[in-house]
Amino acid sequence: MDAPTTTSSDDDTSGEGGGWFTPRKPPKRQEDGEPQQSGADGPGPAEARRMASIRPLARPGSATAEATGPTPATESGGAALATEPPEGRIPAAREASEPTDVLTHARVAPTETRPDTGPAAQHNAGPAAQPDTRPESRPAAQVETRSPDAVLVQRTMAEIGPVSDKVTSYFYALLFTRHPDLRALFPAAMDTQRDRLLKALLTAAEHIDNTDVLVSYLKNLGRGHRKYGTQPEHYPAVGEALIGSLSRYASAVWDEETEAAWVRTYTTISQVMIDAAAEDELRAPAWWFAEVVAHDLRTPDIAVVTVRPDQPYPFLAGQYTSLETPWWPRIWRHYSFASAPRSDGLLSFHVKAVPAGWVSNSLVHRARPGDVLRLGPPSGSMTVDHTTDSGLLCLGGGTGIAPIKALVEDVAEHGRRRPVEVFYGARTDHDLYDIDTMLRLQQTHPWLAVRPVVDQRAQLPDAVREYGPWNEYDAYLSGPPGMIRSGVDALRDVGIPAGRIRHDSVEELVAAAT
Ligand SMILES: NC(=O)C1=CN([C@@H]2O[C@H](COP(=O)(O)OP(=O)(O)OC[C@H]3O[C@@H](n4cnc5c(N)ncnc54)[C@H](O)[C@@H]3O)[C@@H](O)[C@H]2O)C=CC1
Repeated sequence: MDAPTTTSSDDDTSGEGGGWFTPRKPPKRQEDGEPQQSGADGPGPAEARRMASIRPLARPGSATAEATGPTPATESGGAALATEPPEGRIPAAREASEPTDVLTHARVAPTETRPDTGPAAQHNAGPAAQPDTRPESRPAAQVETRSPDAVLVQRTMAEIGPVSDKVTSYFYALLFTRHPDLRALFPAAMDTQRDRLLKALLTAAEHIDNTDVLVSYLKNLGRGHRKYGTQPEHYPAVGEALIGSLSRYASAVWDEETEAAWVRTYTTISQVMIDAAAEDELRAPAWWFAEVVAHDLRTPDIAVVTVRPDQPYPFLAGQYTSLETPWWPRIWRHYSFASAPRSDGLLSFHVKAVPAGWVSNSLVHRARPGDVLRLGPPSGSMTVDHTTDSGLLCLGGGTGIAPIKALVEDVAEHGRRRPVEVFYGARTDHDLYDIDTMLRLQQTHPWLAVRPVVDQRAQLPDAVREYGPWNEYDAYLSGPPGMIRSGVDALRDVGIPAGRIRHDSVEELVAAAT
């Protein structure tokens, strides 16, 4: 999720100057369709009420928190994100029920980006999200389990689904006309990633009841937004634009109750993000500078880029980072670490230049030793569980082999002789740009088997079916979104339970592809 997000404030000053929360009615529009800026007199009484509602809560344990009591969400019977999720592993139900692809990150820069399936608004629950007002007529298994706020939020999402592009445009128009200072936090060209912020927020709102996955997602989002310069006082401005845009385009279902549900939901979301960012500030920089120390062009469009961070960069094998080049300020893309943590502190990435991929093209064709990049914090849960002896079944497609190589090195460093089977897929022999490294690793480690799979001969998922059995293995997939999807299907077919299949978010991968 790459886009500066929101803001909110701990004091009473941030509402001054007007325009904080969205007016109940859509703002008057100018002839060009852009919303007008709010007047200099500040918000009216209705806005003031909402501003109070959306202000983030004090941190747990603070005097203010004790004085104010439970969160608005809790008070209202809405969702409360109090549950701490297990750290470090993808939730077991991931493939089956999680808010999913969107919530599980991906490079996958297509996590970092996604030609994807459209704004999060399109992930809505559809007709199923409609509340059933006749519970007595339904079988017990179908009794509504969603919170009242979730029902209202999902109803809004269903309404805006068909006009999600307009919602997005209006959201950013409201945000930037009312808060021009926030424009500088976003890339100059908003076309490729303008909907990331809104998409992330809508996705989170839609899954407000799924606390286990959502808290982890939002904390990550909050930490990740530090590199954009996001401050707590920005959150109310975003919330205002969010409500303004939703109320305009979901007008058929929008009422006071719906608005209150969104305010509570957004308040909860922003609070988790703000707290996570504040916690992170105590122990990590918002970003790292990293100097390119080696640039190895492996094919005409694939480079292995090695960098030296300006200060220690802790991460786990299998994770990824966000990366900004000096040539495209504020455009961040995700790349997996291509090695386990090294004693010399260097990091390497495998980058493929793709059409219209501004960042990837710069990294492949322009970057040279001495150039300085910026890195965001590490992210991702496609990491090895060292508490078990299960084998690792790894599918790496194209440059998706990068984190797989890191996982192999990680297993080697932990000295456990657990079987690791790597299927390395590529379009042609020539595209197996890292096969020499993988075969060298195989020679060194008797527990490792590397099997190149070239398209003319077989597809990666089919090749996996020919081997096995895989019931004692945890599976790791990394590569293009289509490969992830068909790979997951194949793995489920051969009996690997969803909870033992790990991969980065397909959506992020799509995004990362640019
Ligand atoms: N650079 C990095 O650090 C990482 C990159 N990725 C992602 O990996 C992808 C790599 O792209 P390329 O190297 O161009 O890969 P590619 O398009 O050349 O494909 C690599 C392999 O995946 C297979 N594949 C592709 N689509 C498939 C489908 N629908 N079903 C079954 N198999 C399929 C291909 O047959 C080939 O064997 C990108 O999407 C990138 O975002 C993923 C993780 C890390």
